[in-house]
Amino acid sequence: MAAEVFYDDDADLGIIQGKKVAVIGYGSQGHAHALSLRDSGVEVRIGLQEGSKSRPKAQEQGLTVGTPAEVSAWADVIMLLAPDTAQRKIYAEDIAPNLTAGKALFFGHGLNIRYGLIEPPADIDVAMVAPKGPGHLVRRQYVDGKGVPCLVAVEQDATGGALALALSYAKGIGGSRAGVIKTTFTEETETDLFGEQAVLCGGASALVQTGFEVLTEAGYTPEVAYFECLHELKLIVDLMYEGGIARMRYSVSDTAEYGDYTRGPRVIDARVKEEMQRILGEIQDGSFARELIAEDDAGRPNFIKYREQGAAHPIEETGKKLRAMMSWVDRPITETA
Ligand SMILES: NC(=O)C1=CN([C@@H]2O[C@H](COP(=O)(O)OP(=O)(O)OC[C@H]3O[C@@H](n4cnc5c(N)ncnc54)[C@H](OP(=O)(O)O)[C@@H]3O)[C@@H](O)[C@H]2O)C=CC1
Ligand SMILES: CC[C@](O)(C(C)=O)C(=O)O
Ligand SMILES: [Mg+2]
Ligand SMILES: [Mg+2]
Repeated sequence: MAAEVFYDDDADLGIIQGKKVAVIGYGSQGHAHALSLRDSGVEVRIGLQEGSKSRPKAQEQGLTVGTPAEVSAWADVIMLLAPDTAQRKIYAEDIAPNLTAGKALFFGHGLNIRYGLIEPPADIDVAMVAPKGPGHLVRRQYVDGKGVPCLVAVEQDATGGALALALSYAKGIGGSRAGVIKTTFTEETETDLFGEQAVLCGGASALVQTGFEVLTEAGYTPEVAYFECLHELKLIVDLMYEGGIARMRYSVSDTAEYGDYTRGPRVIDARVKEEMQRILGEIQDGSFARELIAEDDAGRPNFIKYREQGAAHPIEETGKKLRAMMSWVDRPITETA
């Protein structure tokens, strides 16, 4: 069955412009949604704890900030954009007591609904607007007159207007300029977790680091290895993004293309595919989500260790020096968050 895709003409911006929107969290997604909705003519307030280090950032942008409970009481639409692991506590303590019939609870990712960590009452709308890209680029693309594609899903439609509201919200952050696909919380959650673990973040990072290690351990200079395995990856992926894998293969040399066909499947072989299938199984049966929540509840001991180990990998030191020589590469991720 073909996906249902919505564009600007299919969404009515007036719907979200007529609502009071609370964005809880002002991080990667939160700042992007809040600023772009504001620039689209929507009344927005930001929900952050007292003493939050994000408060000055939001206030510098002229946004009104309150506690999560205060803005939830004020809003018609509450978009929960704090970290997934923090959401169930924010929901229980700050949002649930302020939900009245007909309000809408929105998510940027379906994890807390998919795994039953949040169970909203039946008399509110529950929907998702999930950009398929990092928040800082969601904002950058909006400002540039472009947009990051989004997924929308409706879990509960108490008012009968949940889908139209979600499409209107997606238009307000630029998503319908690129395309908005209707899906379910389950499909978004499971594909998003799989993509970030196996391909986009986990798979790509491990591929780059391992390629860099193989070259440097064989005695090649780290700078050459960095350009080969990390810097040039963006240029290659840009071609895939613009015209598919076929366009990348058209642009590279025949030598590279032949190496691609004959060596690529030796790197990403049947064992890797089986491991990807196991990873998908852990997402589907809920064991990844349980592990994530338990790790967070324990104070993130492993998460912190992995983060430190990743930052200490030799590729980071080499990259830092080289990027400093390329002013167009080494730029702040965003001016607004
Ligand atoms: N990152 C991304 O690009 C994408 C994220 N998503 C989804 O969007 C949601 C948000 O993710 P992301 O933007 O990465 O989140 P971030 O980690 O960037 O969120 C950090 C923000 O949340 C605030 N925060 C933390 N705890 C609380 C709390 N208890 N109450 C209120 N605010 C709090 C932080 O405040 P402080 O400064 O005080 O710590 C900060 O402003 C998640 O559901 C995620 O899966 C979906 C697509 C892509
Ligand atoms: C790829 C990671 C992501 O799913 C995203 C930017 O879309 C996330 O959770 O940050
Ligand atoms: Mg994602
Ligand atoms: Mg994700």
